[in-house]
Amino acid sequence: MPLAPNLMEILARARADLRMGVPVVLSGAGGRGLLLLAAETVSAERLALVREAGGELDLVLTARRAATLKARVYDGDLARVALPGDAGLDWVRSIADPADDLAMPMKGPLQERRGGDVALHRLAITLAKSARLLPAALVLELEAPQGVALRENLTLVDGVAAAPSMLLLSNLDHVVSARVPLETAETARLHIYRPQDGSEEHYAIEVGRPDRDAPVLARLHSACFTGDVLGSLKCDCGPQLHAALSKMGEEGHGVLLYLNQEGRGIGLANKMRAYALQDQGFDTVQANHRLGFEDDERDFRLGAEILRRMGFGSVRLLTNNPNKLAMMERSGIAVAERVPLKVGKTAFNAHYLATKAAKSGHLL
Ligand SMILES: Nc1nc2c(ncn2[C@@H]2O[C@H](COP(=O)(O)OP(=O)(O)OP(=O)(O)O)[C@@H](O)[C@H]2O)c(=O)[nH]1
Ligand SMILES: [Zn+2]
Repeated sequence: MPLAPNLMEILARARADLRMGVPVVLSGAGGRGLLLLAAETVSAERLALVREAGGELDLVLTARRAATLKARVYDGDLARVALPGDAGLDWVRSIADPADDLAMPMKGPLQERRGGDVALHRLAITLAKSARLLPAALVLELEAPQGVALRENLTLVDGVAAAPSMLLLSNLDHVVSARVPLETAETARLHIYRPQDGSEEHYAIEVGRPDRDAPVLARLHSACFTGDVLGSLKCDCGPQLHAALSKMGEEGHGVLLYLNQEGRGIGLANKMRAYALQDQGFDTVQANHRLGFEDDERDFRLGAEILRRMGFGSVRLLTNNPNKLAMMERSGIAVAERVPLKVGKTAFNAHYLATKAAKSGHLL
């Protein structure tokens, strides 16, 4: 019986290691590899140890972050910057994290690396993003990755096999369901879905017992701790959540998916970094880019998959976001109707909503 972890489980370990600041080894084509550390969590001690090992030590950034730093991009969506000989943790953090960009506008000169195969570098960034860390990775070229992983007891990822598997949606297990009568919908039941890749669980709130053969009133709601729980006025999430449940309560049927994709998929810590940048005058899209992220890092296939698992094939989707409609259709869930959800506009979020309309195509 094969008890050893499979590739997906090794990737989950790698994400946990990166979050703790533990290095991970990626093996690549031709027997070469990379030692990988997340720029956000690496400690001064580990950075010093990696330096002592000698060899080419680079900081891998996304092209988005490179644009702000005015670093040259030779690898499409990635840039590689060589660590200067005297660079310590402060240098790494200030290149990776835009918090002090305005106070320190000239972070250079940067020496960009070019040439060679960057498949493992790309995997490094994907791993940092999926660990909900800043998308910046410290990498050291290794000639014998297997040996290093064994000697140092580090997680070894087969980078060649892992890269395509990172594009797949993890299988979901249905864990449990129970009745949770809500103020707005007394017949609600909560279903828990757990991805097999060790990432966060997602929830489905089913109101009534919707007909599986008719389009269901549905909402794909991405988690917003600040809006949903704290009642933040910076966005419209809390009022949208409650309005959607109310409408389902009134109609007697519906399904709300509560997807743990906080901050449009960048995680709460990065969302708060984006908020700090918004306090410096950047809008919601610019803030994501300065951090090195795309405007929206969510995987909406997840919502379609949960709906399918619940037996639904078509929806009346409560949303103002045309990307959600397109993604539902692409993932095989028919959108019979878009039901607008315009609630919760405040003096604090008017600019945010206007930016989403102007830059992300949201329907006003
Ligand atoms: N990165 C980032 N995320 C934000 C910001 N403000 C809100 N969010 C997140 O944006 C997401 C909003 O989710 P939704 O309301 O489901 O989606 P939407 O794209 O606005 O579309 P609809 O509400 O369906 O029209 C949540 O995950 C919030 O945490 C921000 O300034 N930056
Ligand atoms: Zn919100």
